[in-house]
Amino acid sequence: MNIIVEKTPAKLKIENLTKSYETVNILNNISLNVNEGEFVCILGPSGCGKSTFLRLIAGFEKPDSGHIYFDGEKIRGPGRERIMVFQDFDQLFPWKTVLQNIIFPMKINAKNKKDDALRETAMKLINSVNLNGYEDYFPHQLSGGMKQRAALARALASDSKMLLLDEPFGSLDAQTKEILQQTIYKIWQETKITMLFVTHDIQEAIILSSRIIIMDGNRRCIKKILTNSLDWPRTPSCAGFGSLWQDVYSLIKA
Ligand SMILES: Nc1ncnc2c1ncn2[C@@H]1O[C@H](COP(=O)(O)OP(=O)(O)OP(=O)(O)O)[C@@H](O)[C@H]1O
Repeated sequence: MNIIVEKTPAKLKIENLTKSYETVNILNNISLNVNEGEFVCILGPSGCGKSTFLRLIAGFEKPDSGHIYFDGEKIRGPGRERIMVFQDFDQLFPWKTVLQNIIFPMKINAKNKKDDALRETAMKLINSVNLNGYEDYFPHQLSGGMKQRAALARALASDSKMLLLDEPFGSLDAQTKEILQQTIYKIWQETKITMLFVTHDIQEAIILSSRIIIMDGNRRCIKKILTNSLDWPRTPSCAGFGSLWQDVYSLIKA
């Protein structure tokens, strides 16, 4: 059993979480606390259950046993305080422009707000993901990186308290990925929103995270949690980067 005890009340509290599909055990007795404002990256071999873990926290699926609490409340289904962002470039509404995609969740959340106020907030979000000038474009007119920027802005428009990011930059080329990493880092710095970020990329995890969770593909549980206290902003040439990379790599491969 993996129990991580934190000193402050946890934003997200996971107790003895177990999940199987039919007879196959996917996640086994996982316990974890995530504090408000943390940037937690999850790494592990393919098929070890990282996406399943996020889907359970998002409330898209139910655990077989164990509990998940968010702000002290038991998670019983999806909620706007926990929004998921996917790798898939086609997560935006194709019939809506960037601006309309971003305003959509805001309209659901703030029914009484005037259109001008919604537009102003949406334009600020568009600015924060560097999509200025593309607000009237439809998703098919955007590059993959731009679509992911719009998806991030839409997630933030939901007024979410935690973003659940499932390899959001996994399909991007190296250069675009680096720019998007800077964007999400900036967003995190400005909003201090709690981030749970699944990735296969050790470098990405080290650049972004305050903690790194390594999943165990055989035992289906958390193998190790590493605190990442490298100075910000991080680049691969930073002091300590190489040795942390090696630690993470060895844990994934072991
Ligand atoms: N709806 C489902 N029904 C049955 N099995 C499923 C379902 N969803 C996932 N699985 C299985 O659960 C296991 C874990 O899948 P999951 O997508 O959570 O892993 P992952 O660590 O995110 O993988 P990857 O890194 O390749 O994206 C896999 O063996 C997968 O086949």
